[in-house]
Amino acid sequence: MRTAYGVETVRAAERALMARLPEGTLMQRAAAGLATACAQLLGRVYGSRVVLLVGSGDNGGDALHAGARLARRGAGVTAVLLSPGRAHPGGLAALRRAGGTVADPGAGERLIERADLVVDGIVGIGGKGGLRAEAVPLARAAARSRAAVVAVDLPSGVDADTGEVRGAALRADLTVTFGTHKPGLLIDPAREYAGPVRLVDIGLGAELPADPELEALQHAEVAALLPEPAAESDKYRRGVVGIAAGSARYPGAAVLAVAGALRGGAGAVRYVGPAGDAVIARFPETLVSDRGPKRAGRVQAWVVGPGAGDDAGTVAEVLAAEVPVLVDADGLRLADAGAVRARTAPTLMTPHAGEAAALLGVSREEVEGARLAAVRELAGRYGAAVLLKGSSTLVAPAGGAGTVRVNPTGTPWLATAGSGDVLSGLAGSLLAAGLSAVDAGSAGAYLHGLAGRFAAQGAPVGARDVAEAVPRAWRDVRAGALGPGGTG
Ligand SMILES: NC(=O)C1=CN([C@@H]2O[C@H](COP(=O)(O)OP(=O)(O)OC[C@H]3O[C@@H](n4cnc5c(N)ncnc54)[C@H](OP(=O)(O)O)[C@@H]3O)[C@@H](O)[C@H]2O)[C@@H](O)CC1
Ligand SMILES: Nc1ncnc2c1ncn2[C@@H]1O[C@H](COP(=O)(O)OP(=O)(O)O)[C@@H](O)[C@H]1O
Ligand SMILES: [K+]
Repeated sequence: MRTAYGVETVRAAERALMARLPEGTLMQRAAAGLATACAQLLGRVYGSRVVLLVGSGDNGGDALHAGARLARRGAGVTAVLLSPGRAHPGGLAALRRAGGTVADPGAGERLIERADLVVDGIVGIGGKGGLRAEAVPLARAAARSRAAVVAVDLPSGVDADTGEVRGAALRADLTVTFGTHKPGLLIDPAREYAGPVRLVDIGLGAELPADPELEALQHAEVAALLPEPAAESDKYRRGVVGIAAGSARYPGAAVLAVAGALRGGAGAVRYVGPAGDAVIARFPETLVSDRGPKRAGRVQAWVVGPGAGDDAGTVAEVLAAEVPVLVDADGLRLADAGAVRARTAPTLMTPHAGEAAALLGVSREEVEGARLAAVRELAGRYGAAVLLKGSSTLVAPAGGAGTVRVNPTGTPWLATAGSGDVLSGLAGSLLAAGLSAVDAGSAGAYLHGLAGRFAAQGAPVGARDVAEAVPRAWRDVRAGALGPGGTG
C-alpha cells in the first residue's frame, strides 16, 4: 500500500520525531537520500555541473546539504539563492566548506543552461500558492535546459495537500520526497509535474497516524479483495449483477457494461432495458429481461445509467432497490439527490470530471484542477461513495471524510469512448460479489487500468479491447500477489 499524508500531519509527526533526535538529524537523512538519488541520475558525479535553486526555508536547506555531498564527490555545485540573506545558514556553510559556490538569482538562467542537474529546493511543504515571480524565469530555464531536474520533497509551485497547480511550477524528472508521500504527488495535475517519485525513509513512519489522507492499493491488496469461487459456489452464491443501461439510441453502452460485468466476478449478469437483442447477440450468457428492474428477478447489485438517455423512471426504480447500486453516466443526471441520500444499501457514483462538474454546479476545469476537493464534496452531498474518473481516478467513501483511494494503474489510452461503461459493469459485478462500494470502485478501477495497459501496449484501443483484457489483468494481480512461483 502506498499512503500519503497532508502537511499538518507531516509537521506533527516531524515534531514528535525531532524531539527525540539530535538537531539536524532529519535534514541530514533527507539530504543523504537526495544526494544518492542525484548521483544515480547523474551517473558520473565527478566533473558534473549541478545547480541548486535555494529558497528561504528547510527545503532549500535539504538542497544545500545534498549539494555539499555532491561537491565532496567532485561535482561543480553552484547554489542560486532566491532570497539571499535568508538561505539555510547550516546548509550554506556546509556547501561552502565542500567547495561549492553561491550565485545571485540574476545568474540563474545562464547557469541552468549549462547544467547537468538542477536541484529544485525553492519551496517544499511550506509553500503557499504558485511560484513567486522571481522563480518563474528559473522554472522556464529548467524546462528549456537539457539538465535533469530533481525536485526536493515536491516540485516547487504545486500544492502538497491537494495536487492543485496555480500558476507556474517546476517540472521535475524525479521527485525525492521525505518520510511519506504527500497527496499532491499522487493527484493530477501536480503528479505530472513530479515525474517518478522516490520516497526516502527518514524514520517518520512510526509517528504517522493509521488513517492517511490518501492511499493507493497495489497488487497484493487488490488480490485480497477479489472474489474467488469456492467448491460449494453456484452462480447465485457468487452474486448476480443487474445492468440497467443502454437505449435504442445507445445500445452499445449496454453491451460494453455487460462486457465489463461478465469479467467482474459475479456468477451471472442480468440485463434490463431496450438493448436486449444487441446484448444477447454479443453475449448469449446474459439473462435478458424487458420488464424493468423491479420485476427482472433478484440481483445482489445494480448498475444503472450508461447510455440510459432520459429514462428517469428506471433510475428511480433502481435507487429504490435495497441492494448496492452503482450510478454512472446519464444515471447521474437523472438520479434524485434525495433518493440517493435516503438509500440504506451502499451507493457508488462514478462520474467523470464533466459529470462531476454538472452535479456540483462548477466548471469542468475546476474539478480537474482540484479533484480531491471535488470527490469529497460529492460524497458529502450525496452521502454516497464516489469514484471520480480521469487521469488520477479517486474513490471517496460515503460522506466524503476519511481516507480517499487513488488508482495507480490508469493510462491515458483508457480515454476512449465506452471505456467508462466497461468500468461500471466491472465495478458493479464486484459490488454484487460482495465488495464494499469503496473496494468495488478501487479494485474495479485498478483492474480496468491494468486491462487498458495490457490491451494498449502503446497503441490505440477500443473499449471492447479493454473489457477483453480484464481477465489478463485479474490473473496478473493474483500472480503478482503470490510472488514468483505462485500458481493460483
Ligand atoms: N517535515 C519533515 O519531516 C522534514 C522536512 N524537511 C524539509 O523541510 C521542508 C519544509 O521546510 P519549511 O517548513 O522551512 O518550508 P519550505 O517548504 O522550505 O518553504 C517555506 C519558505 O518558503 C517561502 N515561501 C512560501 N511560499 C512560497 C512560494 N510560493 N514561493 C517561494 N517561496 C515561498 C516562505 O518564506 P516567506 O518568503 O513567505 O517568508 C518560507 O520561508 C520540507 O519540504 C522538506 O524539504 C526535511 O529537511 C527533513 C524532514
Ligand atoms: N487521461 C486519462 N488517464 C487515465 N485514464 C483516463 C484518462 N482519461 C480518461 N480515463 C479513463 O477512461 C475511462 C473513461 O470513462 P468515461 O469518461 O466515462 O468515458 P465513456 O463515457 O466514453 O465510457 C475512465 O475509466 C477514466 O478514468
Ligand atoms: K521543491
